[in-house]
Amino acid sequence: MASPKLSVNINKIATLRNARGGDNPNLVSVALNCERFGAQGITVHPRPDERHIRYQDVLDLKPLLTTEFNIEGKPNDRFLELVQKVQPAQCTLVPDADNAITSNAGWDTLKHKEYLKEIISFLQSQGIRTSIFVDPVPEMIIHAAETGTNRVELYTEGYARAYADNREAAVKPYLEAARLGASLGLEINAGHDLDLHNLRYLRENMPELAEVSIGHALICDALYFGLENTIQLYLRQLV
Ligand SMILES: CC(=O)[C@@H](O)[C@H](O)COP(=O)(O)O
Ligand SMILES: NCC(=O)COP(=O)(O)O
Repeated sequence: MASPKLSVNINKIATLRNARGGDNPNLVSVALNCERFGAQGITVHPRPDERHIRYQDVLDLKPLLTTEFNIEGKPNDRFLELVQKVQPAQCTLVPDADNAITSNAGWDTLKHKEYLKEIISFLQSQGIRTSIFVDPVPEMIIHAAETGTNRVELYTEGYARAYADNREAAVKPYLEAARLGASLGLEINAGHDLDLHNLRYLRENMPELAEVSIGHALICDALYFGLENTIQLYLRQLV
């Protein structure tokens, strides 16, 4: 069984850069170093207000990355134009609420099924693999499969939050969702608040897991361990 891939989300590097309005740290250099240190993908989540990743960053990164580029975001017209131009390996559709501090829910794949179907078919016609961000709820997985998406990304904040109290109970709905998704032909990604404490248990119990995207905790850990060591530490959780 192949190990799940690690896609490093570099939003927080852009947040740090933007804090001073200059170019330190340089986002492209950090992304290339993440690849050099073993990351198998780079994730960015340009938000409409460009508070961290800017649209120009996405354009700058594309010709230089050698691993899988994953662009996440709310599929408004501007976002879809960018994705079409950049042609990433994967586009993850996220139902970002306005003014939310970060992504805080998966799609209602029943309510938005026709909308998602249309976008997914457009992206796939461009040769872009699609993933949609979902809560680990069986009904949402079933309707996600009906959109024609290649993958779902399980929104793992709930798992991460409940892990310390009772990890078996915390992971259960995610394992059921992954099993159900795989039985319906979906590939399974996971992300949000994954870290060095909770990642290995998820990986060990979810054989369907194809990829994790990790940003916030990984960049925080890099302050203490350095970026290269940190990426190696995360990769070791995924073996
Ligand atoms: C889609 C998702 O899970 C998010 O975790 C995300 O990409 C992080 O976004 P921020 O860095 O803006 O919090
Ligand atoms: N898709 C999740 C992601 O890219 C990173 O989430 P987080 O690790 O920053 O919570």
